[in-house]
Amino acid sequence: MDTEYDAIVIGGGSAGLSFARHAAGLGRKVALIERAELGGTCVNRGCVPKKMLWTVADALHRGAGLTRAGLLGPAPQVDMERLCAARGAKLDGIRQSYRETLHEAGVRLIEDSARLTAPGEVTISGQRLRAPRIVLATGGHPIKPEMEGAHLACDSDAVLNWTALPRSMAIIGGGYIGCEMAAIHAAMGVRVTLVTDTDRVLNEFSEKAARVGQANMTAQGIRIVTGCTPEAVREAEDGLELVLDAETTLRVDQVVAATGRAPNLEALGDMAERVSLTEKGVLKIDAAFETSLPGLHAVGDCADRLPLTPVASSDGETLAQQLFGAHREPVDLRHVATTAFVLPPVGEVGQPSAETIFEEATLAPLSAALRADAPQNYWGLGGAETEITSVSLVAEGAHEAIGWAAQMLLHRPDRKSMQRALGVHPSTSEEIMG
Ligand SMILES: Cc1cc2nc3c(=O)[nH]c(=O)nc-3n(C[C@H](O)[C@H](O)[C@H](O)COP(=O)(O)OP(=O)(O)OC[C@H]3O[C@@H](n4cnc5c(N)ncnc54)[C@H](O)[C@@H]3O)c2cc1C
Ligand SMILES: NC(=O)c1ccc[n+]([C@@H]2O[C@H](COP(=O)([O-])OP(=O)(O)OC[C@H]3O[C@@H](n4cnc5c(N)ncnc54)[C@H](O)[C@@H]3O)[C@@H](O)[C@H]2O)c1
Repeated sequence: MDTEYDAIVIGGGSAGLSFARHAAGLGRKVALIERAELGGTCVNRGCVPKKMLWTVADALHRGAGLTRAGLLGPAPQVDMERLCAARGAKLDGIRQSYRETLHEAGVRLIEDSARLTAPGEVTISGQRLRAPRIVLATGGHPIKPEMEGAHLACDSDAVLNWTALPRSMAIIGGGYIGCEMAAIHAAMGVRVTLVTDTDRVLNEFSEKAARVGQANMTAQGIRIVTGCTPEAVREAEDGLELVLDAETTLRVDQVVAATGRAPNLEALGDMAERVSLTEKGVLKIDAAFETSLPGLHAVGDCADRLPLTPVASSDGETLAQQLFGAHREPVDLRHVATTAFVLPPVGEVGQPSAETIFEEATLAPLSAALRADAPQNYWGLGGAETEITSVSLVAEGAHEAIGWAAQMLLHRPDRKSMQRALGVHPSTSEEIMG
C-alpha cells in the first residue's frame, strides 16, 4: 500500500466522503480511512433510516385523522418486517454507490481504524501513512445522561435498528432526535411519553414555531413532560421503569435517551493535547477549517459548525477547494435551512428568535375541516420590513418549502417585494406572500 498522500481523511461519513471525492477530483492523491460503514451517521443511523420511518409515520398520521373523522376505513398498520427489509436494501444501495464513487474518483479507501501519531502522520494497524494535510471527519455518537440505570436506555442508533415496535416508550430529551422519535413512533401506534429538562421542546428553533410543534405533538397523543430530569431507569417485571421524581414513575416497554451527541475524538491519539476544543467539546477551527495543530483540519460533526448533513457535505467540498482549488468561503450558517421531522414538520432558516420575528400567524390548514386531529400551521418572518432575514414554517411540506425559502433569503427581499410573486391557492405559502 502507498504510504504518502496529498491528503488523508479519517471518516467516511457525509463530510469525509465529500472532501475525498472533491480533493481527488482536483487531481490530488487522497486516502479515506473508515473504521465502520461508509456513509457514517446520516446513511446508517441518522437522516436516511429516520426519513424512511417518517415517510410511513406521516402517511399513518394523516390516514388516522381521516379515519377518526369517519372519512376513511380502518387505519392501516405498519408492517415492520417489510419496512426494515426496504430500509436495509436502500442503505445497502447507498453504501455501494459511495464505494463506486470513491473508486471512480481514484480515492484509496482503507477500511480500518485510524489514529494520529504525529503531525502529518496517521497510523492504521501498525502501518504509518503520511500527508501534509490530514482531515478529521470523524463525526459523533449519542451520549446518555449520567443516571442510575442509564445503560438500560436505548440510544438513537438502537432505535433505528428496532425490528419490532414496543407498546410504550419513554424518551428522555426534547431536541431534534427526541421529538422525531416521539412523532414517528406515536404515529405507528406506540404510547409515547417525552421527558425533557427544558420548559419546551425543540430549543434549537424559535419559540413560537417550537411551541406550535409541541402543541401538534400533544394533539398527536404524545405526553410531554417539561422541566424534568429523570432520576433513574430500573428493570421492572416485563419492561422498564423511568423514575421522574420521588412521586412519579413511568412504566414502559422501552426507554430511549435522546440527550445529545459528542464528537468522536479518539483518532487524535497523543495529539489530543495539542488540539483546542470549544465549550461544547467539539474541535475549534478557523475559516480554513484548520485546528490549532497546523496541517490538521476538521469538518462535519466533530468540528465547530452545525451538526447537519448538508453542512458536513458542503464544508467537505469547500475544504477541498480551499486546499487544492480556488478559494471559497464556507457556507454562512444563516443560509442553512433545517427541519425537525415531527408531524407536520417544523422548518426554519436564518436562525430566527422571538426578538427578530416581526410578523407571524398561526392558522388551521384546510385539512382541519376533514381530519379529526388536524394540526396547527404556523409561519413567521424575521428581520425587518426592509430586509427579511429568516423564515419559520410549521406545515405539511415545510421541509420542502423551507429550502426554497433559504434561496429567497439569499436576496434579502423586503416585505413588499414578496408580494410580487404569488403562492398556490389553497396552501400555506400563499398566506405568507399575502
Ligand atoms: C438520528 C439522527 C437523525 C438525523 N437526521 C438528520 C436530518 O434529517 N438532516 C440532517 O441534516 N442531519 C441529520 N442528522 C445529523 C447528521 O446525520 C450528521 O450531521 C452527519 O451525518 C454528520 O456527518 P459527519 O461526516 O460529520 O460524521 P459521520 O457521518 O458520523 O461520519 C463519521 C465517520 O467517521 C468514522 N470514524 C470515526 N472515528 C474513526 C477512526 N478513528 N478511524 C476511522 N474512521 C473513524 C465513523 O465510523 C463514521 O463513519 C441526524 C443525526 C442523527 C443521529
Ligand atoms: N432533522 C434534523 O436535521 C436532525 C435530526 C436529528 C439530529 N440532528 C442533529 O443532531 C444533533 C443532536 O440531536 P439531539 O436531539 O440528540 O441533541 P440535542 O442536544 O439537540 O437535544 C438534546 C435534548 O435533551 C435534553 N436533555 C439532555 N439531558 C437531559 C436529561 N438528563 N434529562 C432530560 N432532558 C435532557 C436537552 O435539554 C435537549 O433538549 C442536533 O443538534 C441536530 O443538529 C438533526
